Amino acid sequence: MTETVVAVDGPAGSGKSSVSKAAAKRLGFDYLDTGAAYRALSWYVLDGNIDSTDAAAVVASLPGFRYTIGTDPFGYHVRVGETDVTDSIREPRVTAVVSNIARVPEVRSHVTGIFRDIIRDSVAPGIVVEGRDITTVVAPDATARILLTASEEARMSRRSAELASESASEVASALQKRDRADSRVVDFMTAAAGVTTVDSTTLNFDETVDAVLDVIRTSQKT
Ligand SMILES: Nc1ncnc2c1ncn2[C@@H]1O[C@H](COP(=O)(O)OP(=O)(O)OP(=O)(O)O)[C@@H](O)[C@H]1O
Ligand SMILES: Nc1ccn([C@@H]2O[C@H](COP(=O)(O)O)[C@@H](O)[C@H]2O)c(=O)n1
Repeated sequence: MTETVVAVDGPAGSGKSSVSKAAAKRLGFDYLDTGAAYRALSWYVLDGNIDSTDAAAVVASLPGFRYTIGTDPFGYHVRVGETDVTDSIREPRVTAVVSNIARVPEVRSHVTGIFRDIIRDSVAPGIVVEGRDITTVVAPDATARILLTASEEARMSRRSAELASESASEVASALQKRDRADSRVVDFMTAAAGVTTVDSTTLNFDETVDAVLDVIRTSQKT
């Protein structure tokens, strides 16, 4: 069992994955992207021509879902069975249905079990785990618990800089729609008791990583 668990939650585009991965690299920790599991299951459901809004059909697909993810922040990869889905799970067609998958309670408890196994089996000195319900459900006893936020405007403009092929308005509306749907299931907009908020609206990327590292180091001392 790893010594230090760092839990990071936040809305879409707040920088959870990029900042958590950078922090893990700086600390020599593992890194676990939990959204990748919901995305990989979405990819699997689409691949099997299953209706993502049919919760019973999605639950019935779970036994065949063979999921693996790399936790080395320098060697990130995601697989379903033998298929490498690292890039395909980021496609807009997957992003468009992932909230349908994530709202199914049986799906959430299935993937939460996978996340807890990965955290337990990590042999690195620590692991940074990011998602929407890490501070509250997956690892509420984590050493450091962080809510990473940024204004909606900042998140939209960062995401749209990333997705140059899509229009800014398409990016903005997809992000808002996903946050609205996801926040009906989990509250990742307000910090739970004991969770430290890092607001990156006016911070650049390196300053945000430093702010997260400060919270981790302070938590390790207490
Ligand atoms: N403080 C910052 N300043 C500028 N850009 C940033 C900052 N933090 C993150 N970014 C950039 O914002 C974009 C979105 O970040 P990232 O993909 O890590 O967000 P996320 O919270 O994981 O999103 P999602 O939940 O949608 O996967 C990336 O291009 C990242 O490099
Ligand atoms: N702990 C989590 C993590 C993710 N989700 C759902 O997965 C979607 C994709 O997450 P990304 O971080 O990769 O964007 C997200 O929109 C949620 O629907 C979740 O429910 N809980």
